Amino acid sequence: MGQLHIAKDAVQLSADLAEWISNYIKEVLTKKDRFTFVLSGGSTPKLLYTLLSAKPYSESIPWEKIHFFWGDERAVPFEDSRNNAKMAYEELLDKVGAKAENIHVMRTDIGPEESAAEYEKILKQYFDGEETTFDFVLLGMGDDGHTLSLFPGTSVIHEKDAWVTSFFLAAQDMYRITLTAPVVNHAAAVVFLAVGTGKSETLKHVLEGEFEPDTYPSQVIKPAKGKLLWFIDEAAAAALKA
Ligand SMILES: O=C1O[C@H](COP(=O)(O)O)[C@@H](O)[C@H](O)[C@H]1O
Repeated sequence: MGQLHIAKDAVQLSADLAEWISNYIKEVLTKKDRFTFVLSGGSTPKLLYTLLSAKPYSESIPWEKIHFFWGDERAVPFEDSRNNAKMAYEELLDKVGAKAENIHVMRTDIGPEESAAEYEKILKQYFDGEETTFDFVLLGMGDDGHTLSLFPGTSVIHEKDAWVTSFFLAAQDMYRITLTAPVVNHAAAVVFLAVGTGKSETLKHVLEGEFEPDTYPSQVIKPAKGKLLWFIDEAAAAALKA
């Protein structure tokens, strides 16, 4: 289930996570020269990105050593407001002057299958046989229990080999490109950030219910050796056992 961190609201929670990330980056960078950070999309992380891009973190985090990746992407043009990378550029990357060569977007200017294959190749070269993949993966959880682009009822939930894949999400009439459980579950740290009453019942099932990944895909995220933390606000935590 992982470790729970509950804050009174989204503002306090985002502040707590920004501080946690800052400390964690510093700790990891005492042992190596680069830090790999997987960004999530959706609406929830915007405030976190805004906080990280402002003082004190804009100055205290060594942004030139951070290498950015994405957990998933909506296969729409970069200029489209639904594009996950666009949001991260606007809220974080442009503001902290992240180095272009350290930013690895899931491309949407080519076909989704080609993009997924290209991303997998980049990751395999990047981690070159290392047992641990990313230093840090930030995940969201949709009200329906999806994480990354692992949506309820989709076969990608059960992917065992590919690190990155694409598929057509009929419910949203769009292709998705997504990391899969095999690569995320080899990260050193995975943090879910979830807020709001809309997620409370789903969160209860994900954390306290039976293992039903087809209904609650977030349950397949179980780091083999890394840490798993859930940063949630009181509204999202409302249905959990006391
Ligand atoms: O579609 C997506 O949704 C999830 C959850 O988003 P939120 O708006 O409920 O925070 C997000 O984690 C994912 O990256 C995104 O593609």
